[in-house]
Amino acid sequence: MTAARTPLIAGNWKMHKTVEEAEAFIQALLPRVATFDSVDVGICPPFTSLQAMVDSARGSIVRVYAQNMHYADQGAFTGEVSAPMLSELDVHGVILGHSERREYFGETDKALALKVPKALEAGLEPILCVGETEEERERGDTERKLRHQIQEDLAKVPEDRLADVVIAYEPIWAIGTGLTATPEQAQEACAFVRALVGQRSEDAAQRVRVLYGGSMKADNAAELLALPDVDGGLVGGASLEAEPFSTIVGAASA
Ligand SMILES: O=C(CO)COP(=O)(O)O
Repeated sequence: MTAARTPLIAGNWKMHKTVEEAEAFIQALLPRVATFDSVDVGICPPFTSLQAMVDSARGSIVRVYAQNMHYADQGAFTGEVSAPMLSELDVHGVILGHSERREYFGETDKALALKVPKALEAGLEPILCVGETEEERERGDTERKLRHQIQEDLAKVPEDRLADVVIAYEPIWAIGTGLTATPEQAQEACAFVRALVGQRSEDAAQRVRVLYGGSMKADNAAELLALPDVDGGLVGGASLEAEPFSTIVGAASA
């Protein structure tokens, strides 16, 4: 990893933790990560715990991200939350296009093309998720899928903002399965994602952070985080407990 890119370890809690459980987690996490340097730490709680986590993390290195948002500022969209609503809470960023949202909630590339620039405009750091299914990998379609998602989802992001997007490469077959991409697979895909950004802007390609996600754990993180084109991790299961999560943060720290 190039020194210019600060690694980011973000924990995607998905639909886990009540406010009380979230509080217990952050109180356990803060002392464990207080001494780490040169690493950005993110937690991505459900909407209900965002405010509490922003308040508890204030003044620490931990930043709070939402897991989704709508592309409109307001409107008749029952059940949705907008970018200005998240910024108002002092949320740092938002995960967009997670494969679970694409698969179970009909999240489309068309919607993401609106969401990513909207997040940036609202001062939020988007973590855009991309990745192939097992079937697509077996068919040799990994690069085609990544190209399609990156081109579509970032289409409306101006060149000078591209590097402000974090891109998480999450092979769907590795999410929650205990199957981790090999270092070669992770490096190859993350380098390819960076090269795709480079087709728009070489400068942005050098600066954009590309994360790996998919069964990243305390015992495999160091190897993945040492890869030249992997600038951090988007961690699911292993982010639900302070101990393994802080070990992963430590592996990314200088
Ligand atoms: O989906 C993920 C993070 O967004 C990865 O989840 P797991 O780490 O549980 O495989």
